[in-house]
Amino acid sequence: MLGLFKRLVHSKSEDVIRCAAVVPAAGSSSRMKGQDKILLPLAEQPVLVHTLRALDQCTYITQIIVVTREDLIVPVGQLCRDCGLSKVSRVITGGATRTHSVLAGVREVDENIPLVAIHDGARPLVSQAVLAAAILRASECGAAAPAVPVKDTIKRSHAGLVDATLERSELFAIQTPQVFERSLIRAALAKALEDGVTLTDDCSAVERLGIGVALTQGDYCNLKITTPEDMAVAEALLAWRENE
Ligand SMILES: Nc1ccn([C@@H]2O[C@H](COP(=O)(O)OP(=O)(O)OP(=O)(O)O)[C@@H](O)[C@H]2O)c(=O)n1
Ligand SMILES: C[C@](O)(CO)[C@H](O)COP(=O)(O)O
Repeated sequence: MLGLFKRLVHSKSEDVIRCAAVVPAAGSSSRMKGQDKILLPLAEQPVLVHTLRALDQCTYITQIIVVTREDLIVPVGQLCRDCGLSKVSRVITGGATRTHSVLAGVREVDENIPLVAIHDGARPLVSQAVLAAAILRASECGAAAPAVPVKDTIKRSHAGLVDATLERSELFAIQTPQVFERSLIRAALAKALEDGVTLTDDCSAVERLGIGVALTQGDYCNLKITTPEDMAVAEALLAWRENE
């Protein structure tokens, strides 16, 4: 009986979670050797379509803002309509850095949505489990992101020489979606830009304010397409996942 009550209470609180997704996809793909990775075909669909489908299917996500380059606003908007991605409410122009692009997206989120999940357009293999875990944890504590333990031994180097071997058990590779209370991430990103700080993810903007970010279960399949060989890895992972 108590178990049933707990399940009812739990599902009720999960029912009322409302989260927007901001998808930065305005990069220049410079490490991809001249190919626009966001539009490269993966199992015959553009990378970005895989990403947006996963977000569209997440029950907690009620609105999706896509941030893209100026020259891609029209084709990306058309792609979203053609693919029936009904939660995409805006396709907007990004900025000079990922942080500028993300903040532009966060500013477009409806004011009545309390949570924002920031997810790279270039991470097409995100699972529903990874999305849900980060969103649910952020709804409890305000800031959460998926991570996986690093598999390699990580060295720090200066001038081509090793100067330290880091303690691997303390190291994690952080992924997206990175999920935050909307007002928190908006203020944190604005402050980082105001301070002229360069960030490689959104958690860093919150960390530098002294606010804790919870880690949730990530997935080694949730890779970010960065260099050309990542496309072959993503194709293989998709095929492997379908046979699982
Ligand atoms: N000014 C920028 C830079 C990056 N991104 C997006 O942020 C995500 C992660 O960035 P990254 O993988 O570094 O993409 P690029 O900047 O395109 O790649 P590169 O650094 O190789 O040029 C990508 O979906 C990318 O499109 C963005 O929206 N706006
Ligand atoms: C946000 C991110 O995907 C987390 O792993 C990553 O830091 C983006 O880095 P990049 O320098 O834009 O590739």
